[in-house]
Amino acid sequence: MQVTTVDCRADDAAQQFTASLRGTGFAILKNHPIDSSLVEQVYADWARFFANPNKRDFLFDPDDQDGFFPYLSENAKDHAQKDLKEFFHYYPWGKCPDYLRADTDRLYGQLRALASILLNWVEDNSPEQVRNAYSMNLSDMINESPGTLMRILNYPALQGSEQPNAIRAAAHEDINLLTCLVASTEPGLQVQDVKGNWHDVDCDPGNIAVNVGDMLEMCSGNYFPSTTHRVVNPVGADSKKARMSIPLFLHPRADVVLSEKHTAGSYLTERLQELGLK
Ligand SMILES: O=C(O)CCC(=O)C(=O)O
Ligand SMILES: [Fe+2]
Repeated sequence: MQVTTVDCRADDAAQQFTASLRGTGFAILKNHPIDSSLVEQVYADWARFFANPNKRDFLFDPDDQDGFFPYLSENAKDHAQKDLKEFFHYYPWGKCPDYLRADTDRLYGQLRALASILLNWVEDNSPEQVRNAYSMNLSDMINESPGTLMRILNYPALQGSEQPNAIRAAAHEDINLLTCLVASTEPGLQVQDVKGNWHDVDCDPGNIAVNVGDMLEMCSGNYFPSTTHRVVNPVGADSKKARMSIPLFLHPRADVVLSEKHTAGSYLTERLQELGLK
């Protein structure tokens, strides 16, 4: 299973990108417009946040879902063990420590702008029948959507006392339309193929991994697969290293129709209940 690395400056970047999503649910972007020094700054800023016990002052709001989710608070659907991670959900309208807001918001803005371009690429390269079934332009689905969130993830160094079978992020699919994931500081991300085999997603520092979520799978009538992925635990000397990553989850407005059965709002509520987050 080959996830394509797409050069955003290539003439056929949109076609290559969409073909990789269709084939694997993933694509990697290089030469993208996200400012790499800003990414480094945001990682450094948030490493300070996670190292500070005051992080608990920003505990997440169960209704609005903004804020800090402590270590061992989320389990993947049908997985008993909690993931070995802590994270912060940043929404422009939500809570955020003052000293982090400016840089975090800039990165959110850059990823959000890239996301619109990518959704247009997907739209333009969807077969006519698939495109006609979208209830509106894909990039319009997320316009002024309060639900699009940036998750700053920290997977602490392993202590050796973790529960057996507990992993950094158990196998799951993303709920949203598309995810733009700023390359992690460490390896570990894997994607599953249709035969059940796992493959490393090689995303060099500085690149952006993009993956299809369940909402795009649903509104494309399964044309784009929302592939199962996970983050495995490091071994040997690497187990002493923490790992950070920053996905932007693109969520349509709640009233956007995804299928005959679901709007984005009704689907999200169902999924958050399964995750134990609501
Ligand atoms: O940390 C990563 O590389 C992936 C995280 C992820 O899949 C998620 O938070 O949904
Ligand atoms: Fe994910």
